[in-house]
Parts: sequence; C-alpha cells; structure tokens
Amino acid sequence: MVQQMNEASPPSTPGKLKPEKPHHIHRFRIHSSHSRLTLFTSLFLAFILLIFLFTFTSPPPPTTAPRRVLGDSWGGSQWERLVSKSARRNSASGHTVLVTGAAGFVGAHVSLALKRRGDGVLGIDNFNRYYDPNLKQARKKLLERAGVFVVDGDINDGRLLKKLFDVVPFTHVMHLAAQAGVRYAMQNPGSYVHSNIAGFVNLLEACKSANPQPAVVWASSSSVYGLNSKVPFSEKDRTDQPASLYAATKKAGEEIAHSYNHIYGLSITALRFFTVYGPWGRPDMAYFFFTKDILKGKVITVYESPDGGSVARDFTYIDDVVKGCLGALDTAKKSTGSGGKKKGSAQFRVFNLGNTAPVPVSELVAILEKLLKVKAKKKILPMPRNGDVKFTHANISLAHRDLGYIPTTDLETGLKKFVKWYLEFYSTGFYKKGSW
Ligand SMILES: O=C(O)[C@H]1O[C@H](OP(=O)(O)OP(=O)(O)OC[C@H]2O[C@@H](n3ccc(=O)[nH]c3=O)[C@H](O)[C@@H]2O)[C@H](O)[C@@H](O)[C@H]1O
Repeated sequence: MVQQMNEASPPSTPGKLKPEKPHHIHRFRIHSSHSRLTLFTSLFLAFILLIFLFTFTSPPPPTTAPRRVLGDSWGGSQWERLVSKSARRNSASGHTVLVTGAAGFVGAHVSLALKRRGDGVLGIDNFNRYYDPNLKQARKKLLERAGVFVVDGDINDGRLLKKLFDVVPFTHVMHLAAQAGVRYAMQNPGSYVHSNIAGFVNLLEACKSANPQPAVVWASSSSVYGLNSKVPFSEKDRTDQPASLYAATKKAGEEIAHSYNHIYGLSITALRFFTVYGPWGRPDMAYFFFTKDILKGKVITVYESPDGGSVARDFTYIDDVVKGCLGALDTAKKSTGSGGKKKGSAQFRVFNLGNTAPVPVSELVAILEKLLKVKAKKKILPMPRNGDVKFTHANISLAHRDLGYIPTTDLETGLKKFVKWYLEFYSTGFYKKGSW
C-alpha cells in the first residue's frame, strides 16, 4: 500500500553501473603476506563502509515509529518563538489549541478553521510514510501560509510534549494524530499500537501533568461499532465487538480516556468520525484511490457483502466534521485537576459525527463516474475478511443537541468539491511543480 501511495515519486534509474569484467579477477595476484594484509584491511574497510551506507541511506520503513535517532529537530530560542507566535490567539475569547496530526487530512482542516476565527493554533505531526508524505508537506505549507506552525515530532516523544506545554499554556488539545485505515492493520499492527495506544497514553500523560490541564477532544471512529447490527448507531450501543485491530485500538483509546478522566480530572471528548472525505483527503481511502484509478483506466474492486447485498457507508464531508470538532472544543468544560492531581469530577463525552445518510459504495462509484466523465472498470468481489464492516449509519441526535452539529453536505456535492481539488492538485501539475 505504501508503494502505491508513493507513486508520485520519480522512479529510480537503474542500469548506470557497468558490471566488472571477469578478466580483472584473473590478473589479480597476491605475492606477499604484506599485500595479503593490505587486501584484508581493504575488504574490512569496504565492509564497514557498506554497513554505514546501508544504515544511513536506506529509506525508513512504512511505519509511524519515530524516525530520528541522531538528534532532535526541535528546541532553541528561534523554535520557541515560532511555537509561541503560532499559539498566540487573536481574540480575547479564543482558545489556545495544540492540534496533533495537524498535517493530516482532518488535522489540517481543523487547524485552518481555528486559526481563521482567531484561536491560537500549534500543530504537531510526525510526517510518517503511511501515505504520500508530499501531500502532508503540501498541507503543512498551506498551514504555514495561514500562520500555523507544525512541529515535526511524534506524540510518543514525552520530552517534546513537555517542552510544548512548558512554552504554551494550551487551553485545549485537539488530538487527531493516529494510525488510520481499517485494512492496513493486518499488514502493520504495530503501527496502530504505537500511535493509537502508546502515543495517546503519552499525550494524556503530558496533558494530566500540564498546568493548566487542557480539555482534550480527540478522534475516535465509527469502526468501534464493529459487528453492531442495530441501526442507526447510537452512542449507547455496544462497542465491544471490533472487527479490526484499528477499531480495537480506537475502542481501547475510549477506555484509556475514561481512566484519565476518572483519575486525573481531565475533561475528555471522543468524536466517532464516520468515513470522512473531501479535498486534501487521504489517498488510502476508497473514494480517493477510486478517483485515481478510474482516471488511469485501472480496474477498481468494489466490495459487496457476503450475502450479495451492497456495502454502504455514512460518508461525511470534511466541512461538516470540522464544524463538529469546533463545536466539541467550544462546549468542552475545563479539566479539574492540576499538578497531576484531580480536584473534582470532569466532563467525559462521546459523540457520533456522521452524515446520517448511508450510501452504497456502488453509488459512490456511479457519482465519481459522472463527475470524472469516465466509465469505471469494476470488479465486484465479496468483502474480504480484513476488518471491513458491511454498513455504517450514525445517529447524530446527541451531537445535534450538545454541539449544535448539523451536517449539510450530501455525497454528490462533497465529491464534486473533492474532484475539483483533486484535478487541480494533481492533473494540472500543481502538485508536481511543488507550487504549494
Ligand atoms: O469511519 C471510520 O471510522 C473509518 O472510515 C474509513 O474507513 P472505511 O469506512 O472503511 O473507508 P474506506 O477505506 O474508504 O472504504 C469505504 C468503503 O469502500 C469499500 N471499499 C474499499 C476498498 C476497496 O478497494 N473497495 C471497496 O469497495 C469498503 O468496503 C468501504 O465500504 C477510514 O479509512 C478509517 O480510517 C476510519 O476513519
């Protein structure tokens, strides 16, 4: 999958090295013990050189593990100035928000929306290679232009988080950094544990120790409903039957969040996102790679349920989700603890953020064909047992009541905006020229 995401990178150019001619070997003679010693020394040095080159020039593996071992890319007075400036709010009533995963899809949109209305925003992102890092860099550029600085770092780096909380008294943390994707969990389970569990705990540790403690709003997932068949999915429904490791780590996150709320008085709100899509989206999601493959004339695989019925999703447009995120931040009550000690009970909430209008995947493909004016080459296959669920459908009455959440974008309208962005970003050379 990662290779597929990185198709934009230029291919390597093999064939430039000429093979050595075998007759060189026959001409080579060892005449003395001195020359034998020289030969062994040279071979040993060449071996060390090869190990050095291999260690420091091979690309990092497709994982969310921290990439830096030789030193930190953060710190220093200039860096602290950038951090403080980015986190400075422009309105007296605004929040001061740390957005994790700020160079990600939802993270970039939420950061821009907060900045636009005058909140102070600081981003953090580890720029991992799960999908095309150039897209993340492009989002970062967009944020920089809006005045949002994105720290290049991992939420597993406790020293970095402590430093950020020392420099800025964040009132809120919008935690969107995660290892996403339902099916990739079978290929790289460790990356889900690293980001969604270890990273989350590390972040909550930093939040509980911070003074003041921030209120935390974070991205859970519709996937926690797993095999739940009662529709629409309500926050009260059972979530103890995850169908993927991704879902299990998000569910674990909800339980972990509860324990930090209970022990330390952290105010925590989980938002269960339902298949969020839109401009600047994630290339690992079906609507995104269907668009790419349809345009290339490649066959797309459309899943149907094992009984031959359609698979459907409550596709939710990014602008609607952003409004839900801002609503959650604005209604979050303060944490009650300080110095790592709870002073009283704190707010703990869970909300669905869906569109509450599921659409079959076959319909998604039909809309894309219409917008792209290209007939898709489809292969219909039964849904593999790799973590997918047949159907998602959000009951959003709680989010409507408490956050004022009302989704307003239907799938066709949202995909139209996505396709417009996609064509501008990739087809017109916008992406290739790096003009972002
Ligand atoms: O709501 C969530 O919590 C999750 O939403 C998203 O997961 P999903 O809803 O599974 O989205 P996505 O992969 O786009 O597949 C969409 C549909 O296309 C079908 N699908 C998929 C691939 C394929 O080749 N063919 C196909 O038919 C497939 O069967 C499915 O019905 C996020 O990726 C995830 O990170 C998480 O946030």
